[in-house]
Amino acid sequence: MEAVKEQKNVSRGIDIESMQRGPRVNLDNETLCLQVKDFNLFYGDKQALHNINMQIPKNRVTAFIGPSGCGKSTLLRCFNRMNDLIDSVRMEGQLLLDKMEINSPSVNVADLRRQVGMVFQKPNPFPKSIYENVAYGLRLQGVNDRSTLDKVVEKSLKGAALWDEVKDRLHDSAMGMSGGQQQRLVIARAIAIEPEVLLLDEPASALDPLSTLKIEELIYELKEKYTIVIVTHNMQQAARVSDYTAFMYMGELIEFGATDELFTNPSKKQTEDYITGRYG
Ligand SMILES: Nc1ncnc2c1ncn2[C@@H]1O[C@H](COP(=O)(O)OP(=O)(O)OP(=O)(O)O)[C@@H](O)[C@H]1O
Repeated sequence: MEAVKEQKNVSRGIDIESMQRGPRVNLDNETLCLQVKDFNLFYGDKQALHNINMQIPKNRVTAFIGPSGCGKSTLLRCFNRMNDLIDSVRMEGQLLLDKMEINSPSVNVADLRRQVGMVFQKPNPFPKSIYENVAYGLRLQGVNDRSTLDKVVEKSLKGAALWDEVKDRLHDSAMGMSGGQQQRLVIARAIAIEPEVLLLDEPASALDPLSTLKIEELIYELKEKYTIVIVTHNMQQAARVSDYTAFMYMGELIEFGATDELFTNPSKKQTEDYITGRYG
């Protein structure tokens, strides 16, 4: 019976051999942070994510890659409910942060966003001083004690590899910083409130190569403390910074694997075509 099925698949052009070789992701030694189960997302009548199943390990960097419009940012935004801001959005399935159901009505969205911070493509510092940008989240939580704020500001700027460049001008406007410095400032602002997860949506795509390198080095260091999910168009960047990579295509998760394996020995032809530049 199995042999007959297999023959039918071969005759329909499905390359069983190629499906069987290549990376098999093994997360047995990882602690899971985010889980996506049978997940669908619709913008009005249009389905943007199709039956996604994915597990994202803690204290690792996971990259989402795939051609424009494949749903990378849509999926990323689900993890801190940024899509709640869009009226037409409807979701099915389950998203978990540790054991918490992210879309449960009982979840306080402000609390969720404290646990799951987000950094966007374009740096978005507030028109305030460097110091106040980093202190912002703590002040929102009612922390105004100067010595506490001083400590957190210093620690966060060090954590974002920015302290040495700005320690003598903490009270200058953040708007006078370079784009690369602004992006590291935004990361410092995000880590000041000690989130569990950092979502990075093409964080370096608006930056010059040197600033990009600094952000990549920073991502590598930050994973000691945070679970990082990064959307990137840049495959070299995904290969350099991530431990795991998810390749998406037309709203589907085509392949999820350890980054070095996925890039050297993809199990799906679509992944291979994409990473070798045949489309996208
Ligand atoms: N607010 C929205 N309303 C309606 N459709 C949307 C909305 N945002 C995204 N989409 C659609 O959902 C699909 C996935 O978009 P998404 O931005 O998630 O893709 P992406 O892979 O991140 O693309 P890119 O790499 O270009 O940023 C696309 O077809 C897009 O047009």
